[in-house]
Amino acid sequence: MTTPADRPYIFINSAMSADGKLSTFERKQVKISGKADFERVDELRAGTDAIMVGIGTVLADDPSLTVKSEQRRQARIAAGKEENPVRIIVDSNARTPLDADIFKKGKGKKIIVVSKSAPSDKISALSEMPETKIIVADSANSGHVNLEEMAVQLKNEGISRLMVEGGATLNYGLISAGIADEIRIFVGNLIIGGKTAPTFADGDGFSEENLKKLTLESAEQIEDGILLTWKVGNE
Ligand SMILES: NC(=O)C1=CN([C@@H]2O[C@H](COP(=O)(O)OP(=O)(O)OC[C@H]3O[C@@H](n4cnc5c(N)ncnc54)[C@H](O)[C@@H]3O)[C@@H](O)[C@H]2O)C=CC1
Ligand SMILES: Nc1nc(O)c(N)c(N[C@@H]2O[C@H](COP(=O)(O)O)[C@@H](O)[C@H]2O)n1
Repeated sequence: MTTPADRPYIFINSAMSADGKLSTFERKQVKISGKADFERVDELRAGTDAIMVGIGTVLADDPSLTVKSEQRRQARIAAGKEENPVRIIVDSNARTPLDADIFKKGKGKKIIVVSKSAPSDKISALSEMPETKIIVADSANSGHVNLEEMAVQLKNEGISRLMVEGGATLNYGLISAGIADEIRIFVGNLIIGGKTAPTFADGDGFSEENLKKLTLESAEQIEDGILLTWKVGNE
């Protein structure tokens, strides 16, 4: 297993409903956070080297993943950094649309992480997008990105602190690979419901003997929700 010395420190930040859902059964983006929580997220983004999402989130939400506050962008520039952290998509089959907002909004480097099975025409089109690098992380030729291999390669790209903003499948993948160090969940004051709606961690799920244990670091009320910060036990 890798340690934070071989890979970036990885923390997941998500917003979920009181019943644990990230969005609706239609997989449409829901505003769970209020103004104060979105400010907190922007501050977190500004303080990281990179922000990552899965391709499911790109196809559902088309996020830009930029730092929204001009003041925070200027502070990054003053510190000798790009105005936005590196924006990363985990995209085994190179399905990222060429007109995605990540390419249209905000300056800075983008990384698309693909598997060896990704179609070469899609890879070459993506690699021609401005400030965009393709990383292949699939030495076993499994057809899926190997998240541990990816993390080591990202460290070699100079990324030491990585913020993950979902979605449900990627969250589970990182936790089950033992490479999520910290989880921050804003629990908002709404119920979404729906047995097919994405939850904080989907994937295959853990069996009872393999349940992932967390250590609570803090619980803080923000407006009508609560922010829970947990360390993940990866031993
Ligand atoms: N409320 C919140 O904070 C957030 C909500 N969302 C919601 O979550 C939903 C999207 O979640 P998902 O569909 O689960 O997509 P996802 O964003 O988790 O992406 C899943 C994809 O990641 C790729 N991937 C490649 N290798 C992987 C690996 N080894 N392990 C895991 N994933 C790997 C696969 O192509 C997989 O299909 C949307 O409805 C979106 O609105 C997304 C982000 C944050
Ligand atoms: N923190 C948080 N609260 C919510 O209520 C949300 N719906 C999300 N979603 C995440 O934010 C991304 C959008 O980013 P941009 O505004 O386009 O920069 C979205 O894709 C989710 O990852 N997050």
